[in-house]
Amino acid sequence: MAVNSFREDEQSKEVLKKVTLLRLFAYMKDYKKQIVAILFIMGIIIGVNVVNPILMRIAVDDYIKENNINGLFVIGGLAVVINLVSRYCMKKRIIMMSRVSNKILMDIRQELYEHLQKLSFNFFDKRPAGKILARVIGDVNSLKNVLNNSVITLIPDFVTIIVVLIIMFIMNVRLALGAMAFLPLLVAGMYYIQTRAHKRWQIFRKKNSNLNAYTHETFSGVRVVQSFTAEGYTSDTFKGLLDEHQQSFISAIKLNNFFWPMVEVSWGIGSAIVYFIGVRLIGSEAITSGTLIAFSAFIGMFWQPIMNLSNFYNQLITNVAGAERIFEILDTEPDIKDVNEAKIMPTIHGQVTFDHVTFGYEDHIKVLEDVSFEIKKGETIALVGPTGAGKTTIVNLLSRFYDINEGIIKIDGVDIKEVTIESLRSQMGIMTQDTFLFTGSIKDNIRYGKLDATDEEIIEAAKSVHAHEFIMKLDDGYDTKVNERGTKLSVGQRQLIAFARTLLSKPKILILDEATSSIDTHTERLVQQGIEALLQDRTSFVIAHRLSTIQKADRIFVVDHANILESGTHEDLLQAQGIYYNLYMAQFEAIS
Ligand SMILES: Nc1ncnc2c1ncn2[C@@H]1O[C@H](COP(=O)(O)OP(=O)(O)OP(=O)(O)O)[C@@H](O)[C@H]1O
Repeated sequence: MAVNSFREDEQSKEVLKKVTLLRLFAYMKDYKKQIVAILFIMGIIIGVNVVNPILMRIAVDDYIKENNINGLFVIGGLAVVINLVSRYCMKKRIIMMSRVSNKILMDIRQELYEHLQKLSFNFFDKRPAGKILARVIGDVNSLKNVLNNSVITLIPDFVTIIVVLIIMFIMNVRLALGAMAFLPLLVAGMYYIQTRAHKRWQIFRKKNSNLNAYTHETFSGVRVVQSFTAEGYTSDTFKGLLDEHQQSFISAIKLNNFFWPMVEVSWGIGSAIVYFIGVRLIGSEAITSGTLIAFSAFIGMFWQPIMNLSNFYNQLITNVAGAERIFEILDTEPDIKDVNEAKIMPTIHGQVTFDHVTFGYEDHIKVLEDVSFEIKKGETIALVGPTGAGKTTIVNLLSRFYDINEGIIKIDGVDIKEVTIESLRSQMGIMTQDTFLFTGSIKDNIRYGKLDATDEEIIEAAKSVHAHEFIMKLDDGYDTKVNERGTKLSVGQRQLIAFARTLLSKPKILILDEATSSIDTHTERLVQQGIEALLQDRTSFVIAHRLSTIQKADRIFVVDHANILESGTHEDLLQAQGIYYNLYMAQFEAIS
């Protein structure tokens, strides 16, 4: 599968909306108590709403007619008290529900984050980080209103409609039927709109994702953008994506705008019918003016929840696409996962075997083909070869970041597929060219190698790789704050910190992928001593283009044409006068 860039919309699977919504609402199960409390409060609010028109009818028919001022005061006082209670409940309800829905969003976001962390490189290779960010942040946020209103609107409004309907039918059947005459038409209209609106909101979320991906990409690479003065180009691309985003929004919102008029028209016609019939009935049948006044209040109480429900339905349609995108990720199984009954990898000694290994990132392109080698415990192996030959791939396979297509990889005679990924990777130390530092202090960054390391252990590790000296020269020493990716430090300094981090993790197998490429010759000499200490007593793979750095390796593998074409010590390979010899001579000549 090709990489899904900011230019392409993501593919989405068709899932039944009902299934998505049930799955979303299932998150409420953990908050049953709070939801019952909210529903209880809602019950009080509904009760007060229903009692209000009845009090009004009593006031009109019994007290105003009879000129009973005392009675009027009592009923007025009662109305004030219950309405104050209702107001208080409304406030409480909003706070309680916001708390619940925020907690649910946190649960979903946490689950999504943890799941994403388990997904394999393969998943991330095919998606820009910005699109993942869009799901974890934007799509989860889009569920806030749906969750909030599900409890506040869905159940209470349904209850209100039923209670009001019963009261209306008890009061007068004909008036009740008149009030709801247009309801079936409204339901049909909404169903028609939602089928179209859902598609459009799906497109909107994808466009939103593209915009996120591009923003993230260009700001991650802002140095490149500015050094090539490509700001105009990126702004134009951004504008293009923004236009698509906006158009998709307008196209979707247009349909939403049909909802309100439809409800309002039905409400209006329903009320007109009630007044039309009601006024006639006052003359011919025994309908009191109090009943008609109460009825007109009940019409409002009948249509308001319908309005709320339509609004909620509208929100569902608008945001269900967000939920679909979240569940799609949660349903993505990691390509690389533990087999059933995977064992814990015993403490690694360091013997590594590649036995007829074949692998390709894409099915049709083999990056390694039938590769076999055996490495003894404690050996240092250097991998050299042209760019794109497959050196990094070999070490990626050893850490099981990808699964091989054919063959078997063993460590100490154990097939790495048979052991848990955690127990395997926790014993490997991987240092790449792209040293990633996190926002925080230098100390925090080194501690990443061993989360419970003491300050002394951190300093010791830094000293071993000769990072201590430069760290102490910084204003705050080990507490110096580095920003994202460590941009406040030089590339070489970042690498020294990463060395300390790796050393602290005491890996059983060490992988240095072009790790010394950015260190100047002076620092390299210092680091070389640190590395030698690091390499001692552990099997190590060193990938380096600078051949001067790997001459001391126990064996050098020359990787090219999907296989290992030469292997031996530096001296052996020079004597053989093959590929390595040519590579070495070319570099040697270039230097001299
Ligand atoms: N994630 C990936 N998805 C698809 N193809 C990939 C991926 N990573 C690497 N490749 C391809 O696999 C081949 C081997 O890549 P690899 O990174 O192992 O080479 P390398 O020898 O380490 O190169 P370099 O010296 O430039 O780091 C290359 O052709 C590369 O384009």
